[in-house]
Amino acid sequence: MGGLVGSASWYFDRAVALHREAAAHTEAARAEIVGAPSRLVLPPERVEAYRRLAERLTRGALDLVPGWLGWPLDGSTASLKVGVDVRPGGVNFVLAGVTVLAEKFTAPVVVPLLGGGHVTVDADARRPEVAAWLRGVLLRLVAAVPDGALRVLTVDGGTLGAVFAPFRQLVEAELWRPPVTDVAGLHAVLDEAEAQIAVAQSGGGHHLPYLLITSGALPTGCGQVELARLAAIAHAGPAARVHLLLAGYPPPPGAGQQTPARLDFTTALTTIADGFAMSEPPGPERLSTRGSGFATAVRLSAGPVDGLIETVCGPLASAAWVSSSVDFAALLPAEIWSHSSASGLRTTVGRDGRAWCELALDDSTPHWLVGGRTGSGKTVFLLDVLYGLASRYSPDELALYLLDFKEGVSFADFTPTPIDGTWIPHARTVGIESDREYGLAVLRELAKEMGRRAMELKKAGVTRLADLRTSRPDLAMPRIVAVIDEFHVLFSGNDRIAGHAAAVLEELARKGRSYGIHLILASQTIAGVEALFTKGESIFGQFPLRVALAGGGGVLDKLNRNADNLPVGSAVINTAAGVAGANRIVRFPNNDPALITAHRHRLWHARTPGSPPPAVFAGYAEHHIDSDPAYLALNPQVRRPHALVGRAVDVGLPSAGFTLDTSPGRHIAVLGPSPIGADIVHAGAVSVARQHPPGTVTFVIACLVASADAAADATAAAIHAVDQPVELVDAAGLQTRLGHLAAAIDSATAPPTYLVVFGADAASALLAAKDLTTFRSGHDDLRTVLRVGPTRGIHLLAWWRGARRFIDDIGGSSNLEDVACLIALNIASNDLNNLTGDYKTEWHHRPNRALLIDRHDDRYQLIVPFVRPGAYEHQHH
Ligand SMILES: Nc1ncnc2c1ncn2[C@@H]1O[C@H](COP(=O)(O)OP(=O)(O)OP(=O)(O)O)[C@@H](O)[C@H]1O
Repeated sequence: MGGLVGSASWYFDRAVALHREAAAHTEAARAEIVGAPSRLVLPPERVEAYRRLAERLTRGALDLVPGWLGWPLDGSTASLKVGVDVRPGGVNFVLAGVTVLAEKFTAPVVVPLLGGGHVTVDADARRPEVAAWLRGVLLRLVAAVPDGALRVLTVDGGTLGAVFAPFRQLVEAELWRPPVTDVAGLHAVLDEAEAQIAVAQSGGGHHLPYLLITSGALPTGCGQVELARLAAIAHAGPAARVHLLLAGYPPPPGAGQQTPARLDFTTALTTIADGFAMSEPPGPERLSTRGSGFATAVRLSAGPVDGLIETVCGPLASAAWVSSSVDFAALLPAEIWSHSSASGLRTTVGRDGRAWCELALDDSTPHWLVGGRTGSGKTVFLLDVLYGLASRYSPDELALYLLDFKEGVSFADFTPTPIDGTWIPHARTVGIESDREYGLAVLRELAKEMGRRAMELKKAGVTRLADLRTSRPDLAMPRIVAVIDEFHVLFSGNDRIAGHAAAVLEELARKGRSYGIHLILASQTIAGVEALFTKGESIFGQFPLRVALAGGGGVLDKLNRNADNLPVGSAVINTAAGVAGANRIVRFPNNDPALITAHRHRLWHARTPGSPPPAVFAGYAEHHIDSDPAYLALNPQVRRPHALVGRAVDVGLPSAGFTLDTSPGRHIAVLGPSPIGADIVHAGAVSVARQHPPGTVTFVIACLVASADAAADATAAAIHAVDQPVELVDAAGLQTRLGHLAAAIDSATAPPTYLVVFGADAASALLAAKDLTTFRSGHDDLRTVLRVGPTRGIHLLAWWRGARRFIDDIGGSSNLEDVACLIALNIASNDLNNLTGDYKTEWHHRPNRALLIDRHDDRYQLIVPFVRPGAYEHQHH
C-alpha cells in the first residue's frame, strides 16, 4: 500500500479478507452451477451458509463506510451529521454499489477512495444511472469530509455541466468552480493537481486538503497528452492527497489509438452484460487469487433522492459564504487621501472570487445604476463605495452630494449629530428622508456647478477637466459624486417636479462626465428604474455600469437573470449596460459600525481646519426659530423688516419669510386648521419684533382660539423681552383696535402696529356686525387697515383656520390683492387655487411642511415651518 497505510490499514486488510471469503464462496457456488449469480439457484443445504456470508459481508463492508460514506441516500440521510466521517490521514472507503451473491442474497460493494486511490467507471455520465451514481459518491464525500478538507474540481465534457448542476450552490458560494467542459479547462484542472503533487513532493503536503478531480465524461478532443498527464497524476496523486473519480474512463480510443493504460491505484468498473466488473482495488492484497478482481457483477448504487444534494450543500454554501466574506477594512487603503482624481475615481468594492473588484467613475463608466430589493444590502454597498472613495481622495479631489428619499439613516453617518459632532469632510449636502422638492433643488445645484465648470473651461480655453486642473490649480475642481437613493421617488407623481427632475437629471447624465460630475442612482424597484427609462431613453444609456443586488435585475437587460437568486452581500456588476454575459459576481463586505466610526474620525481630523460641515436636510426634523442663525442675527438696523416663518426646502435650508415693507398687500395670512398655524404666526411676530428699535412699534396680540394660547403667550413673552409694547386683546378688543386704527389711518396719525391674530376666523361674526350709529362694521375697519396699513407701518399677521372664512373676512376674492403673503397648511389644493387664481399649482399638504406664496414676486416655496419645540407631540395628544 506504499505511503497510503494509515491507521485504517486494519480495516482494509479485514475488508480484503472478507472479499476473498466471499469470492471463495461464489467461486465454489459457481463450480456447482453455471450461471449469473442472480439466477443462481442454491441447493437447500447452502442457503444458510449464503445467508450468513451475506450478513457478514454486509456488516464488514458497512463498517468501512460510516455515516455519509455508506448510508442509503434517501430522506433519512439528511439528519446525519456532516463533516465527521472521513478521517484525513487514513484510507477512506465509500459505498459504490451492490452485488448479488446468489438469489436474494446481496452485499454492498465499497471501494477505497480518499487516502486510498481512485475510482473509474467506463460508462460516462450521459447514462442516467452513471450520472446519478457519480452524484451520489460525490455527495457522500462532500458530506463526510471535515470542513475545508476537500477541494473538488469538476469536469464534464459530456453534458455541459448538467451532471453537477445539483451542486450549484457550492459553485455560487465559490467553494467549487463551475465544471470545465473543454480541453483548455481540463488543462487547468490537471495543472492544479500537478501543482498540489509538486507541493507534496517537496515535503509541504501535510496539511493539504484532498483534491478530487471528478469527471462525468472527458471533453472531446482530449488526446494522448491529456491521458498521459492523467495517468501520471493517478500514479503520484494518492501520496499527495490527489484523487480521481472518473466516469467515462477510459474513453473509447480514437481512430488508430490504443486503449489508454489502466490507471495506477485505481478501482476500475467496466461494463459487462449484467452490470460492471470491478477490478482489484489498489493495494498489495488481492480479492481474487488470480488478480481478476471482484468475483460477481456489481450494480452501481442509486443516486441521492431529489433535493438531498441541495439540502446538504445549502448550509455548506452559506457557511462558506460567511467565512470567506470580505471585511470592510479591506476596502480601505493603508494611507488616506493619496490618490488624484484627475482622470477619474476608483475604489475597491469587494471581491470577485479571489480577485479584488475595483470600479471606476471615469470617462468610460461615468455614472452607475444600482438596483436591489429592500434588504438586499443596497445601503451597505453604497456606504462601502462612499467610504472607499472618501478614503482614497481628499476633499480637494472629491465632493459628495448625498440624497436619500426613504425613511432611514443611510447617510446620517456623514453628518454631525448631537452625540458625535464629526462628519465626512467630503460631504457638501446630505438629504435624509428628502422631499422631492429638495431633490430637485440638489439637482439644480449640481447643474449650476456644471455651468460654472463649463464657463471656467471656456475661459481657460481648454476642453478637458484634467487640463483645466493643470492650468488653473487655484480653482477648486473636485470630482463630484451625487448619490441618489430611491431616485424613482423624484418621478413619482408625474407632475411639474417630475418633469423638471427628469430634465435636469438628463442634462447631468449627458454632460456630467466632461465636468467631473458623476451620478450613482439607486432604486429598489424595477418600476423605479423603468421610470428613468420612460423619462428619456437617452438617460438610461448614460449609465453603462450597472450593479444589481438581489432582486435588482431591473437594472440589467431583461434576458440577464443573474441577479434573481443572489444572496445578501453580493452583486452582479455589469459594465456593458446590463447585457447578459458581461456579468461579474462580486461580494461586498457588511459595514462594520465601530470601524466606520473610527474611520470617520480619522477623515474628520484630516480635514482643513474650519471647513464647514455638510448642508444637512433631514425631512423629519422640526425647526425652531430660537436656534435659527438668521433669527439670532436679526437687529433693528435692518432696512425693512422681514418676518421669518420657516426654512426653505432647498440646499442649505435657507430661512424663508416675507418682507413687510410699506407696499400695499404686505400682510401675512396663514391658512389651515392645523395648530401649526399658531406657531408660524409666533415665528413671524417674534422675528419682526427684533427688527425695530425698542419701544417703537406696538404689538396687538389677539388670541381667539384655545389651541393657540400657548403660542400666543410665548409670543407676548418674547416680544416683551425685546422691549416692544405688547397689548393682549380679545375679539372685542381687536374690533376696537381695528376701529381706532382705521380712523387714524385716514387722518395719518396711526402708530406703527403689528396686529397678531391667532384664530382670526373666530372673530368673524363679531366683525361682521355693523355699528348702529356709524353703519361701519369691524370688517370694514379690517379692510381699510389691510388696504392702507402697510404705508403707515401697520401689518396684519394672522392665522385663519379656513380659507373660505379668510376670503369672506377680507371682503371676497376681489380683495385678495390686499393680502399678498399666504402660507398654506392643510388646506385643499382647490381652495388654494381659488385664492391664487393659479390652477396649475398642486398642493399636497403634509405634516411639517407649508407652502409659502408671495403673490408680489410670484414665489411658491415649500418650507419647513418654524414650530415651537415639541409642536408635533402636542398635536398627537
Ligand atoms: N455584505 C454583507 N454581508 C452580510 N450582511 C450584509 C451585507 N450587506 C448587507 N447585509 C445585511 O443585510 C441587511 C440589509 O442591508 P441594507 O440595509 O443595506 O439593505 P437595503 O437594501 O439598503 O435595504 P433597505 O432598502 O430596506 O434599507 C442589513 O442587516 C445588513 O447588515
